[in-house]
Amino acid sequence: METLNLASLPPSIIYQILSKISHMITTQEVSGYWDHEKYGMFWSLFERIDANVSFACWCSKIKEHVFVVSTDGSKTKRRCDHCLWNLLLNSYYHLTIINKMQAATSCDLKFRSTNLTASTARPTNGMSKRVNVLCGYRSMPFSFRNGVSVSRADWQSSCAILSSKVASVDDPGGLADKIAVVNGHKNGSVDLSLVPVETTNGKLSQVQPLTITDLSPAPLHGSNLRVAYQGVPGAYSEAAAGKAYPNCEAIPCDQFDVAFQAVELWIADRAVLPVENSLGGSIHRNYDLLLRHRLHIVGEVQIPVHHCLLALPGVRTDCVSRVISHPQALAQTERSLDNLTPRAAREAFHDTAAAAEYIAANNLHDTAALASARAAELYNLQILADGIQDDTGNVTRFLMLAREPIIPRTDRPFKTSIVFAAQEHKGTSVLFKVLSAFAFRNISLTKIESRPHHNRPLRVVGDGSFGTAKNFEYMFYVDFEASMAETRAQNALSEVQEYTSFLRVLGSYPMDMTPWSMSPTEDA
Ligand SMILES: O=C(O)C(=O)C[C@]1(C(=O)O)C=C[C@@H](O)C=C1
Repeated sequence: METLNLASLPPSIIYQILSKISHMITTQEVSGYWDHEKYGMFWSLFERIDANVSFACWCSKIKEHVFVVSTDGSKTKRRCDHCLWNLLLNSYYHLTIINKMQAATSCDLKFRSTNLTASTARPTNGMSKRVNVLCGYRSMPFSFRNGVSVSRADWQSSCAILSSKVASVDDPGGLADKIAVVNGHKNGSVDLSLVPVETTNGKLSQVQPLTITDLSPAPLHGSNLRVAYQGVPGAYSEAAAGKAYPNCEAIPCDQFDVAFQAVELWIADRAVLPVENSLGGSIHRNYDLLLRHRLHIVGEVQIPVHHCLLALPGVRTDCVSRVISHPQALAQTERSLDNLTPRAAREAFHDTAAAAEYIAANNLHDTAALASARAAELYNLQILADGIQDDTGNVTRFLMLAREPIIPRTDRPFKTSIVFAAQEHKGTSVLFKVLSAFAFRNISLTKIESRPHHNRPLRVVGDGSFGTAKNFEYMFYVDFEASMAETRAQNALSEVQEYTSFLRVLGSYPMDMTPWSMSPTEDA
């Protein structure tokens, strides 16, 4: 059997090999071990194999589980995506064993329907062609104990052997010729025809190999995406969902954590949730929920927020004795309200648009709501005052959340969000050290937030001679301007890990680079 040096192949060919295997695995036609949820995970392999992408596995530096993986139908948490190498190889191993047995068992039937060999070599005797995947033959199943035992080299050689087998079946000229073509770039794309071969009306039909676009885990447009947001139609969050995923189906949720759950339970594909406002500050609830849930940050959007004071038609501003709205909106219009409705009580509501809806539904003539112009339109209210945020540049930043992370890139500005807890007894110097890990690498921080450490809110200090004192313990949330695909970011995080008892990467995602405009947009 000839083998091929994968390193000599251009990335496009390696992509093709992987895309074929991806098809095998993710369609369940072959193994049934993987479901389409694992698609994003598989995608990360592409990055590993591309020589231009750093191979250092940042997940291995994270103490929290990053992926939930299934190989045999069960779902198991893994420490890091190094496990992917194991899992993929393990799936491959299963396939090989099944194939080797060549028995017409039910599982084998599935396997044979996507014949691993080339299309021209379809078996005629009801038996699969034998595929010798050398590194896949093991007498014992692979050990997953710490998820790092199978190296990139192992994986590459399994790809190599697979492709060499196909090439030698497919091409009577032998593998060497094929490689010469590939390396000489005589043909930009070589179809290695690994899988699958399917029959349509008795004819063989070659399913198109997946392209990189097919494999992109985060569509750039939002059509057909169901996007959960907190609030009712007319809320700023709905506008943010529309900006993040144009043409999406926005799904209203009455609480922030309902939006998280909607994504986790597959009711929605994404969630778009506010985390900070330029006037009102952080939306703490969502910071806490980010930690409690397992979603990944896949993007951010910032929208200008233009508040209006809304009331039933005919109501005058001086008749308003109560202003209701989301606490953030009340905070963002504090000074304007002092002028406009100085004697009116201010009451918190779930969201701005819900406050407008409430006034309309209950025919309240003494109450006004702070909400968007779109809410006025939707709930037939009049605008008493427009643009009453205390600063014209009032902007809210929203995070886009998904079940799967996106693969960090370096071809555009990225931000990364992390959360960590300091190692016990290390005190505040930890924060200094963590920040310097970024500063020394010229990585700018865009946000720091601290929240109470819920499992360990207090730390007793002192030796008892003067009694005891209690210090508060915090979770620190940091956003920095770098992609996890950059070595400097990976190095910064490995350093950070030395000082922390807990570290999780919440996401590495493209920065919102929308040109700055303070004028009202359709969004808000
Ligand atoms: O109430 C809304 O309309 C929301 O979308 C929520 C929210 C927030 O939570 O900050 C969003 C943007 C504005 O900052 C005000 C309120």
